[in-house]
Amino acid sequence: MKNITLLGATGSIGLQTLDVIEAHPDQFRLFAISFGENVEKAIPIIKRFKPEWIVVKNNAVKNKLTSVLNGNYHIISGLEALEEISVHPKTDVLVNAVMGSVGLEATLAAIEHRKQIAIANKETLVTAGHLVMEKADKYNVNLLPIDSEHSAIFQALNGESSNQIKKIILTASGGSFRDKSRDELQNVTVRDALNHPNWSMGSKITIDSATMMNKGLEVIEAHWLFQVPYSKIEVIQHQESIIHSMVEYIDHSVIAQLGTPDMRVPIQYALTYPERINLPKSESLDLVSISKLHFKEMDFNRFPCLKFAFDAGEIGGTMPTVMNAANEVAVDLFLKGKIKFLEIEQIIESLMNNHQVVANPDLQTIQSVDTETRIKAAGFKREF
Ligand SMILES: NC(=O)C1=CN([C@@H]2O[C@H](COP(=O)(O)OP(=O)(O)OC[C@H]3O[C@@H](n4cnc5c(N)ncnc54)[C@H](OP(=O)(O)O)[C@@H]3O)[C@@H](O)[C@H]2O)C=CC1
Ligand SMILES: CC(=O)[C@@H](O)[C@H](O)COP(=O)(O)O
Ligand SMILES: [Mn+2]
Repeated sequence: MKNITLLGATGSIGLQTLDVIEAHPDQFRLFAISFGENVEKAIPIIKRFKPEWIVVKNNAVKNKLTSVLNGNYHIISGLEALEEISVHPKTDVLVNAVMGSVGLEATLAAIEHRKQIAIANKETLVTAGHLVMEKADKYNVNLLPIDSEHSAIFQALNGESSNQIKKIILTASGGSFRDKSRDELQNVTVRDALNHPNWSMGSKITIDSATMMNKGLEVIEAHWLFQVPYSKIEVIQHQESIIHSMVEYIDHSVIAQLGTPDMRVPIQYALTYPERINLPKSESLDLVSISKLHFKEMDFNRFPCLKFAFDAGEIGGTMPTVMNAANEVAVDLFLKGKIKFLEIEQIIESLMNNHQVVANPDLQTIQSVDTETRIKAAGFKREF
């Protein structure tokens, strides 16, 4: 029986992780959860799974939760509390499914405590991939990817050494606006942007898919997880999201992982690896009824955020931190209706262009660059 600590339980990955846990009561027990502010969504989860520990974003949420919850729960709040449950002696597996780089410190702490880590939270690897991987190496911890593309690559690699890889091929659906020209993007709405063609996900990642920043973040995530140079990472558009990604080897053999777009598959694999077990209520892939799969070259002029990410990754140092923090704030401003869709990329580009890179930054430098960038991005209207 594995005790699971689930960060981001009220989110899209969080809820699907709970489905997997519930499907296998003989294998998994929910030991602890965290969530941000959504008490209404958290209550039924807590009543159903009865986790011993609950971490929330701040004291106000803690007070609200305590006032409506009966039972013997440890309720704590804040970033340090996230670390506390992540390294708790009873935590066997940490599932990091929070949104944003807020997951970084908890991940680092869990690595130091040699926890098994299933990671969905790509922003952590983008903002400080070198620190996470250095620590994972030092403590001999395997980070098991949940992100569908990275789970696909992980499966396609099957332990092969990186000098046999010719390239990693990440597939991109194209997001909600894949058939629109840049001109047609001028006045798109939040509602339209949130309408992803293939996946039902949290709002931040859905906007990232529409700007193609999601694929940019995934390029950096792949670089760190699989220790592959950016020159060996390619992105192609594949509108059906059936091939989740591929690896081409030096002998030109290409190994791909396919399946219906269902995140419970990579979530469960990260929890049961190296075993595979039955996944109730998921569907077999029916290639005959799909009949055709489509592929297209990516266009950096149409999707500049993808280019920003390759540039940020190659430049390294604090540049990916700036790109990620600027993006997190810009997407939030867009979701709140304060900026237009195309202003997301303007904010990111402007902050990257004006950043003085610090090479090989330590955690403190990353945290201060992250904070400064967020402040600048939030003042977009005034500053630019
Ligand atoms: N959704 C998907 O299919 C996929 C997601 N991912 C990645 O997984 C991560 C989670 O994505 P997704 O589940 O879609 O996101 P959601 O927005 O659906 O959920 C995010 C979760 O994080 C919590 N949270 C947000 N901000 C904070 C904070 N400041 N402090 C503590 N908790 C916080 C939320 O709590 P609350 O809402 O209660 O405030 C919620 O539980 C992201 O990094 C995403 O890129 C990767 C592949 C696929
Ligand atoms: C499910 C998942 O892993 C998402 O990251 C998904 O890949 C988003 O799709 P696109 O970014 O390709 O639109
Ligand atoms: Mn993905």
